[in-house]
Amino acid sequence: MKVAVLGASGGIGQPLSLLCKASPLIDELSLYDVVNTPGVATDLSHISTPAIVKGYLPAGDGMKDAFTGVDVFIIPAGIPRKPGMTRDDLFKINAGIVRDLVKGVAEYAPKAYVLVISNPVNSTVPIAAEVLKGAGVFDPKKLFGVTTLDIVRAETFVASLSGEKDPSKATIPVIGGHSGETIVPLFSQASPKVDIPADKLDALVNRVQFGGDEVVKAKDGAGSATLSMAYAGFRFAEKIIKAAKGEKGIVEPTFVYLPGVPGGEAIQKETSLEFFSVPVELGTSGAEKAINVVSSANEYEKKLLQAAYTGLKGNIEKGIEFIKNPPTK
Ligand SMILES: NC(=O)C1=CN([C@@H]2O[C@H](COP(=O)(O)OP(=O)(O)OC[C@H]3O[C@@H](n4cnc5c(N)ncnc54)[C@H](O)[C@@H]3O)[C@@H](O)[C@H]2O)C=CC1
Ligand SMILES: O=C([O-])CC(=O)C(=O)O
Repeated sequence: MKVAVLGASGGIGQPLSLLCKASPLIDELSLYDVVNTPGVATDLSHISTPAIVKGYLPAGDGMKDAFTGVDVFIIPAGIPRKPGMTRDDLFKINAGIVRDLVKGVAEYAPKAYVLVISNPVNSTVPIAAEVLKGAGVFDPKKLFGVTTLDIVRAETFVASLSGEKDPSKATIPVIGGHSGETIVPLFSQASPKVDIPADKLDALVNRVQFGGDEVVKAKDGAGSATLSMAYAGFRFAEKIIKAAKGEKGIVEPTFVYLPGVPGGEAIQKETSLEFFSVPVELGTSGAEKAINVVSSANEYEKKLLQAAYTGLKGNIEKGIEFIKNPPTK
């Protein structure tokens, strides 16, 4: 199992690479960034775990060497927010970064899984899909927008209300997209059941939807969530890898191309969206089944979903348009 982290020298990239290096599921780790990967790779390579670590920069055949033979790409490359910015404000720079990296994936490792962390996820995943389609190598079962941090936050914030000592015991579907109102936690479908007092529900939903802002504000100009994101990104990648190796029964919400995932068409009909995050059953070929939790949302959640659909529609179109009608300069 060869994993590549693209943007490996960054705030997310470094701790994510550390978690990958510590994982017994990974044999080789390829670290790619425009800066500092020789140092990060050398540092990690001294850790006494089996994974072999190599660092690459773009110069010469850097991308080719870094990408060839990779099974799973995890992509946190791109700029993070500063206070006052929305995730959509990152589009101008990150859209081109993701496009160019995924072009490399299409050329050097077209059968690999692609896990997109770079924001705005609602647009960068459609960008990745269009690039892969254009290259004739798009497998929708292998392209994922990583929304795991929203789930991790929901687990944590619910536990702080319920008093549960181990937040990760809860399974809470968080669906839709990955920014503000497009993030929709379905607390009515939590397992085990959670009882949220009516007067606390709005604030809880808002905290999950805007948890990213909480970190951006606290970091005060020094970036956005990195450590919790590295945890979440690794947790998702680990599930993809375990499923690829044959483990059964793994289900995790993730942002996928609905028409290309079994079960996705019914959700597309209901949401009128091509891309959406829903719980997905993972298997040896990737996303094997999209689970329709939309139709069983309660009235309160249905209202949240309507707002999410509106926001997502524009974000998705913007991403697709960026590849179909590229900006002239
Ligand atoms: N999906 C999610 O839930 C979350 C997504 N993010 C997003 O992740 C991205 C990265 O965040 P941070 O690690 O905090 O940023 P950072 O600035 O610390 O790191 C980004 C890294 O990407 C590298 N990079 C830039 N262009 C590149 C290219 N063309 N090829 C390879 N590497 C390149 C930079 O050199 C840098 O090392 C941001 O867009 C951020 O908004 C952050 C938190 C959560
Ligand atoms: O808020 C941000 O910009 C980073 C992010 O996506 C998150 O923390 O959920």
